[in-house]
Amino acid sequence: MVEKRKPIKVVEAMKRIMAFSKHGRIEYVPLEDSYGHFLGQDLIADHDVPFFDRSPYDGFAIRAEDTVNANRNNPVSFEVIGEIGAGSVFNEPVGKNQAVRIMTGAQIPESCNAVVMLELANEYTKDGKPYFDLKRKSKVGENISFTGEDTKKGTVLATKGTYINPGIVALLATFGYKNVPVSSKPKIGIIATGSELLEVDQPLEPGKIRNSNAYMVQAQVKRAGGEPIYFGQFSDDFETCFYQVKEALEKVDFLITTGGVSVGDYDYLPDIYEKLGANVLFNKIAMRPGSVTTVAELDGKILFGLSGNPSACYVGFELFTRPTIREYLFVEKSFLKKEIAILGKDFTKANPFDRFVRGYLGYENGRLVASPIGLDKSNVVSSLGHADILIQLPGGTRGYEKGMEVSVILLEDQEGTTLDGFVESDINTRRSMRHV
Ligand SMILES: Nc1nc2c(c(=O)[nH]1)N[C@H]1C(S)=C(S)[C@@H](COP(=O)(O)OP(=O)(O)OC[C@H]3O[C@@H](n4cnc5c(N)ncnc54)[C@H](O)[C@@H]3O)O[C@H]1N2
Ligand code: MOO
Repeated sequence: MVEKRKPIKVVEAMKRIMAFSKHGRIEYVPLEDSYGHFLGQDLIADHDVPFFDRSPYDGFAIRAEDTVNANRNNPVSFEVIGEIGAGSVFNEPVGKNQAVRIMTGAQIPESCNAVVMLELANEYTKDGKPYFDLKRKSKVGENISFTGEDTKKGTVLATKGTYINPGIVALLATFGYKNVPVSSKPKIGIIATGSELLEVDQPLEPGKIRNSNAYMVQAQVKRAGGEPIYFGQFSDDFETCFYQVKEALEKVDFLITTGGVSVGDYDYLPDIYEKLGANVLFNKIAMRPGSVTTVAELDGKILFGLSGNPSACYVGFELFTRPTIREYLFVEKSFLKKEIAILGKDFTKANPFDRFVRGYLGYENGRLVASPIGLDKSNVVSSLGHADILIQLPGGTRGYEKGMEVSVILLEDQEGTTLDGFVESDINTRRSMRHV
């Protein structure tokens, strides 16, 4: 008789895993390789940006007080006594009714306090010298980007654990990080089990399938920020799987296995955990897909026994393994982001357990709409490629109707739009602004 497993709530499963989470070390990577890593320490501004008062326009640096009487009928004239390109400085004094030609990004001369845009200056030459007329007043500070207006020295620009996106790369470059402190990536071992598995380049034969989980999970590990180490696929043989798991554990921070966690005659993972002396945190979760997800811990290493069914494996990873990886990388918000949306289609299956339905997110009449994709079975692969959300449907219902509010979990690869779609959303913004 198979012992009946007792399902626990999804959140309880998350808590039990998080109790064994751990953090990485700090290591340094060259700035150009830092994209996609996570900051290993806070990024604090060690100088003001801009570092000097500078001009945001091409024009003329002047003293605003020389323009107090200027107007359309009474232009004030300036003598141009020099020129400053970006990267240069002008150290000479600038006197009454004198100006310096200045380029965008160049430092404002000491004695000037405003910049006149080139388009407003009527330039001319008198006695071989350059001059311009100005028909309006300038205010003190006009057209100047002041020291520290972008960032004040001492500002925390990004905290440890921040994902390094291209914008963070720009900040790192601005503050002189030739090498960037990042968190070391966790090494995630992956083992696929199942005697039915073929390598991806093997021809199909009756009873066999190609091993898609191993490759899907490697990609999920990379997307989450970990380093996958694939140990291969092994047939359902207790001794082989036991030694593979034991050996792999010595080389990794966390281990993922796929398949072999249910109650079939060849589902050996539970026996392997027992022989290893691992502490099984749970072996059944009140969710679909992925109810068989089994997680154990051995010497501080978490062993994720994900289902063999592709969709169950996928969901189990995103809900349980991903946050563990993010936690290791010091990410403060280690769980996937959630939104509220409107269900786009009826979902008529009864829900004894919480359900995580693969879906895609759209926008209709000012609301986010979440639509389930394809066949919602845990053994399907087809719905995975286009899923950008998991629609979370709490258990204990007979199904859900179109139009109901639902929680959606945002996966990371969001679909873009066409040029027409891009223009369209722009028009909508303007339309809604007219209502304000
Ligand atoms: N009597 C019961 N049978 C099953 C139960 C149950 O509670 N009682 N649970 C079902 C549920 S729910 C799931 S999910 C599966 C989970 O089974 P396992 O995680 O043990 O996985 P396997 O049996 O090894 O494989 C399941 C399925 O997935 C295919 N598979 C396996 N590995 C891969 C791979 N690497 N790539 C692609 N596909 C893979 C495999 O061929 C099977 O079709 O158990 C139910 N049964
Ligand atoms: O673990 Mo199974 O995916 O719940 O169908």
